[in-house]
Amino acid sequence: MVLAELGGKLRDSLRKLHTRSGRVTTTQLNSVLSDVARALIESDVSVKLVMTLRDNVKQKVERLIEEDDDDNDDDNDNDAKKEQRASNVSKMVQKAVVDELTSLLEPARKPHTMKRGKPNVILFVGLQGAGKTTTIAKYANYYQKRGWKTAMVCADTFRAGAFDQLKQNATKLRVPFYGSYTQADPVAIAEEGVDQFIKEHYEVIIVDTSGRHRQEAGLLEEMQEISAAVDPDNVILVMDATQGQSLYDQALAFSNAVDVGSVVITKLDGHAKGGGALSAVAATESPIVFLGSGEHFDDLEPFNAQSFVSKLLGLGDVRGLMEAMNGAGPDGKTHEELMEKMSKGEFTLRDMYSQFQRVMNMGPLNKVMGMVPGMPEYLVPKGGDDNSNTRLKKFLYMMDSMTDKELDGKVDFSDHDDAPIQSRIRRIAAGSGTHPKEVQMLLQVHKQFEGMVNKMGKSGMMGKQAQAQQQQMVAQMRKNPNFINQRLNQMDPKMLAQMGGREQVKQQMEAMA
Ligand SMILES: Nc1nc2c(ncn2[C@@H]2O[C@H](COP(=O)(O)OP(=O)(O)OP(=O)(O)O)[C@@H](O)[C@H]2O)c(=O)[nH]1
Repeated sequence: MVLAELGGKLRDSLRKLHTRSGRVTTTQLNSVLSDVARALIESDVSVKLVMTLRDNVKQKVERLIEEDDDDNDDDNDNDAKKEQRASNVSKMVQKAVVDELTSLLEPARKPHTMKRGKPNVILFVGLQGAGKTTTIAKYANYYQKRGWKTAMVCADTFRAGAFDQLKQNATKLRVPFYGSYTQADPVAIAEEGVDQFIKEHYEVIIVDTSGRHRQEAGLLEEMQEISAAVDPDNVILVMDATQGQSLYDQALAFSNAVDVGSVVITKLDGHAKGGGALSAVAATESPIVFLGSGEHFDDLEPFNAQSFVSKLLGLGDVRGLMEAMNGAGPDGKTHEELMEKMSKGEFTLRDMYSQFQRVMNMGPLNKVMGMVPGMPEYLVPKGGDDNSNTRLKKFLYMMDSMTDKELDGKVDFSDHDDAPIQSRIRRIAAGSGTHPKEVQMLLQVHKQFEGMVNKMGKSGMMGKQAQAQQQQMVAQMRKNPNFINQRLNQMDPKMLAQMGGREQVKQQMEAMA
């Protein structure tokens, strides 16, 4: 997603607010808001929406500035105070923009909640090529993995090959499907398929419909007929993010024809600027539920408005990163529990397994890196980093083939030449379909990690003490607005440069506070 550019432009215009007096005139504020509006339009947010957003932000900021001025009506402010006030104003504007964008993405209508043990009929609509069929496979995969009895119906009789595509995906996912090569009436197919799966007690019944190149009347009528026939619990509109400004009209046409309950935005992994997603929500007044970020079945991310806006503005997604890191690992251990163990210098193969799983659950490395604030776009690997993921997966397969004793550090693998150890390595390789040399590599990687954890544990860089220090720092940052600048002044400039420069480190610290 080409989003960071918008963040850069926004930050540049906010700098204009750093006036010498620390006070902001209406002209200055208007000029900044025009910049912000231009940047949003260039990022494909619809013009109408940007205008409303600009007015809302303006009203909010003017009110806040007034309150701030009432509190600080002393004209003889010293420079530090002026600097502080200017910085407050730019934070106010930034916060108002973030809040406005986030609330736009959180419409009053809540997403449909799936009901266990009942049929949930989900109708997918969208233009041809938006990514409907692919998204349906990802959606089925998502629910099936979470234990829902899932099935698919192909009511796309318009595009030759649509049924074959759905069938292929369904077979790969081992999801039952319904469709026909001979029946030309999509309404009849949809009705028959849904009826059959309801009788068979399926819980998530997904219906694929035809797309057209444009929102023609014929297509929209067909949607209405299918919708009337299957009476869906939710209609999901799939939209291609690369369509930019036209998404607003597209979304409006669909939501006028059928009761669109949720939106999925696809192809955000490519060159889409992302702003069109906001337009789609505004037009349908329905929430985005997932984002499509690639062509694989796993490339479907549950949507979170705050994280999306942070990324849209190039502020990074610290929240998403923290949530992903702090969630329980596959062994049920939380990040904190593991850190506590590591602070004692302990790190078994099972712990490494848990860490690798956690990284895998966070998605491919390029997505994880994309969450880091200020991470330059060129450093984020493009087009999926299949190599590193495949490597990690292989390591997991090897550890899956280990015994509890091996995983829990009760077997000493250090002597590779020892015959019983060699036999264990051969057994693990055979069990995981890998080569013994690869198992040795895994053991070597574990040794390195273990050594590192050991050193860090002894140095007190982990565990409760270090955590307490970090919490103290965050508390200071919140209490004293100058704390970050003071800290940065104390840091070695060379080290700052290595960490990406003062501005970048500052942003990261601000995001923590
Ligand atoms: N990069 C990327 N490609 C995607 C994504 N979702 C779908 N695609 C690709 O977009 C193309 C069109 O996807 P389909 O699923 O066939 O489109 P459709 O909306 O079902 O099209 P019709 O059935 O003709 O209406 C395919 O090449 C997909 O692989 C995504 O999130 N990222």
